[in-house]
Amino acid sequence: MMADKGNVEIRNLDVRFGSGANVVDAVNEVSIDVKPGEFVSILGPSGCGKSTLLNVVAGFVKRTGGSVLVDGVDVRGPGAERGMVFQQYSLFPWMTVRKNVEFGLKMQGRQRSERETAARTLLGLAGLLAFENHYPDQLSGGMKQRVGIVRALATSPQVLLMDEPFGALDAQTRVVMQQILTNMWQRFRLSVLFITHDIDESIFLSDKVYVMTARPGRIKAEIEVPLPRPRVAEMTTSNEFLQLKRQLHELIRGESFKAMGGDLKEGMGGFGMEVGPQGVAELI
Ligand SMILES: Nc1ncnc2c1ncn2[C@@H]1O[C@H](COP(=O)(O)OP(=O)(O)OP(=O)(O)O)[C@@H](O)[C@H]1O
Repeated sequence: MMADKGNVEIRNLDVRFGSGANVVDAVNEVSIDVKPGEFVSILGPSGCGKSTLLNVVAGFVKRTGGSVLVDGVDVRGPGAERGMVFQQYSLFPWMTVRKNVEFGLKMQGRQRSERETAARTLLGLAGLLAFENHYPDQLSGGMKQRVGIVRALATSPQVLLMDEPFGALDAQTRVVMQQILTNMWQRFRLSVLFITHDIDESIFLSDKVYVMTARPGRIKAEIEVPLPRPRVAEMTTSNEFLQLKRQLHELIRGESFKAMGGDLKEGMGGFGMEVGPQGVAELI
């Protein structure tokens, strides 16, 4: 079943903070498309404006120029058709797991029994039903973020906005979370706009990856990921995957240097010098 809602059109987006000598151009002339049911990642070096961009789509930050349309409607503030998952889990510590998931539904005025059923169904899908009466600080990071995703899905948004949701997790948990997310996305078929600085993660999850430059963030490239669905871990060692990885490394390498305050010197990015998304930090 293909989704017919959740179309995101970002056109010539500019975001500028401050004024006079303190002006910061965070996002510059960015155009991005997320088609209904598509999984799209934005990959970019630290500080390039990824979070700012997502926050504009969420309606938390005002744009300076350009337009953001969700299903043809101009974004002017937050809305129920856009769910957000943050890097910091941002669960209410005084509420149980189930109450956290039910929160958005309660705000929408849904009946208790309806809320409970919806929350329990989603928690079941995420393998968390046994923890419905636990409090967030009794959970691991990966479990907390699963609750964060379930909570965002509970109100049936058309678009899920995810800001480096696995950034705070260890490498193994991260891989498991990517698998859970891709499985859940396959089931719900909603549009996702996903921010990351992890190349493997962007390939594994996405239909399309936009690569951003160092600040001010512009779109440097748009790469389709033609890997079949469902995505499984074995694909990460396929030739197709490794080729995409090489291509994205090439694109992001120079930008990571710039983001660290320097430029890529002649020869430094040449053969034998692998600089990943962490940029020069990996060389020190
Ligand atoms: N409210 C604000 N006022 C002034 N400057 C801001 C504000 N928010 C962000 N910036 C600046 O805009 C630029 C982009 O920040 P942003 O957080 O969007 O980058 P990012 O790519 O998400 O970075 P990271 O991956 O490190 O989180 C940075 O230089 C940041 O300092």
